[in-house]
Amino acid sequence: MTDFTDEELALDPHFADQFERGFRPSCQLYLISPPVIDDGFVGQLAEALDGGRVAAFQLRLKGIDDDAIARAAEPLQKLCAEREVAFIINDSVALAQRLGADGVHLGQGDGDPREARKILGPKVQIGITCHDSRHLAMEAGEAGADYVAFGAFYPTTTKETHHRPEPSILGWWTTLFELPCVAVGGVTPENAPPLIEAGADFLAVCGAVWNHPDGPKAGVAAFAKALGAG
Ligand SMILES: Cc1ncc(COP(=O)(O)OP(=O)(O)O)c(N)n1
Ligand SMILES: Cc1ncsc1CCOP(=O)(O)O
Ligand SMILES: [Mg+2]
Repeated sequence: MTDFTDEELALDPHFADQFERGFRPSCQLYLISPPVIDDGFVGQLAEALDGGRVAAFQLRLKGIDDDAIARAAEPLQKLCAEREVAFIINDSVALAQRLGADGVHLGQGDGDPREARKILGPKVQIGITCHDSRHLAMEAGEAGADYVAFGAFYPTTTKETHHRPEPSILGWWTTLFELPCVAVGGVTPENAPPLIEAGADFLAVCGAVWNHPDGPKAGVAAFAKALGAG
């Protein structure tokens, strides 16, 4: 038995900590920023968060340096803190440390998760890209990751991708390991059911929310419905 109610667990900003308490919540939304944003983006993020529960927000900006990302991050991190959304920095352990982010997402070329843990300490969530590889996922788990990310499950224009796992990798992972798994890549409310049914703990989504024809609030609301919370 856990000492926490489902509601308390859903509001935990250290979103993957929920699993260490022996409780596997139902699949949740993990929002990824567009690769380029402008000053108005904080308003769009606020709108998106009004659409339904978002467990985590990853700031994934490409083509600008850490100082520029840090400037962009300030209002976004504040908003995430106010709305109990875990704030994750992509790519850079140094930037995650500098900002006091809740987590960092590292690709296979973004640094050693063991080094990241030494620098960031036990409370910061470390997520690792594992493409379509069971081997990489087990390595990430052994290295102390807080979640593993598989993808791209579907075609995407957000990022050039070279791996296309089957949803069954999610079922394999969740059957064997408590560590949460994230499904990423071209995920939409329409194509999400096989990922949810296979056992994804989080759906990481960019384009389907930010490019939703009725705006990001409608995008998040559509995922809330697909996740059974709408
Ligand atoms: C949740 C999540 N999964 C995968 C990625 C991809 O990370 P990476 O392979 O380092 O590629 P870039 O995102 O840095 O282009 C991610 N960012 N988030
Ligand atoms: C960051 C990332 N990693 C693998 S695919 C991908 C892109 C996710 O964005 P979208 O949801 O628009 O496909
Ligand atoms: Mg990366």
